[in-house]
Amino acid sequence: MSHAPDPHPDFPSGARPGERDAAPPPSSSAPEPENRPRSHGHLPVLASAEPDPQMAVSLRGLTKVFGPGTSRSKVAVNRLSLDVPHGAFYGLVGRNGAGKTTALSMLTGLLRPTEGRAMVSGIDVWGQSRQARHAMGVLPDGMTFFERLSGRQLVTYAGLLRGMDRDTVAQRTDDLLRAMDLTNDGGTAVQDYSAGMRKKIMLAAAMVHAPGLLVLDEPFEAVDPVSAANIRELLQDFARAGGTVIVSSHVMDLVQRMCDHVAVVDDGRLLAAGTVDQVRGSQSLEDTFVELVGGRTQVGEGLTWLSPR
Ligand SMILES: Nc1ncnc2c1ncn2[C@@H]1O[C@H](COP(=O)(O)OP(=O)(O)OP(=O)(O)O)[C@@H](O)[C@H]1O
Repeated sequence: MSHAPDPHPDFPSGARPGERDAAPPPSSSAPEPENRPRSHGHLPVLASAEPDPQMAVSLRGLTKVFGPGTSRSKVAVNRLSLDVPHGAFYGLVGRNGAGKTTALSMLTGLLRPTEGRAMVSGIDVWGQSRQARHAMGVLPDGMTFFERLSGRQLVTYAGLLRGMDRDTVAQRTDDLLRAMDLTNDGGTAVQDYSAGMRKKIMLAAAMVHAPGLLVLDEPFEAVDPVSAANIRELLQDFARAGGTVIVSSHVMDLVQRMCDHVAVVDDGRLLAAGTVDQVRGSQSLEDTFVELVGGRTQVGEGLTWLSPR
């Protein structure tokens, strides 16, 4: 077992005033809840305290405090440091509220970190945000934009906004609609799409400019099994061709089968990271996950009133 060194305490340039003044997140010596082991999972040793420009993604000390200085202050992500190599298919797993969406939002430039740095292929996400945005395709959690556009228009505009020429955009839009099984719904307004269809059209919009990095928050949520298998294959081909994929998911079995790397977060902290085999050892990823995060409750004993009489 190895542990990550202390992350670099840098602030990103231009951090919001007030956030700098926030009470620091609990130190690693703060007491942990009893049922949670202090990260005994596999943690890689990071080569440097600074983000590594050779990596597809390099995070150092990424931290988000919501409501700093208030009684409702919440450390959603706590000094997260992680390297994602080029060509990796990286799963990010954690319980509800573990900090996955917050971490991915900081990595993709949607949410400004309180502390820490994020780099994508050597580009500082917060220092060079325009270049960083161009380098990645992002599927944010639960967000849809431009709902009045049809699915085809949404993907087309996503391509045109990235500066692509019309013919290439038209060809790729056709290909993506087919891959997502949305060809027949291409003319329907996104506001009339089901949850799974929205997810797929947003995924298509994230991929149309063929970025080197895809950051996908819960890409399979509400997606039917046939479409999920198609998307999985498409993402695996993308990673095999040298692209990098980061997906968050709650489905351990899927992550174990689909991803080659995995990071486990809980309460904003990184508990384990590495190849799926390193992290899970000789047991399933699901068993490893439950062991790492703890917290199983005796539901039956707590809800005796639920028993049918
Ligand atoms: N805008 C916000 N203001 C205050 N607290 C927030 C905000 N967004 C998230 N949080 C809190 O930060 C923590 C992490 O939330 P986050 O959405 O990142 O978790 P998650 O791992 O993505 O969860 P899930 O799997 O349920 O989607 C949670 O405790 C959440 O309540």
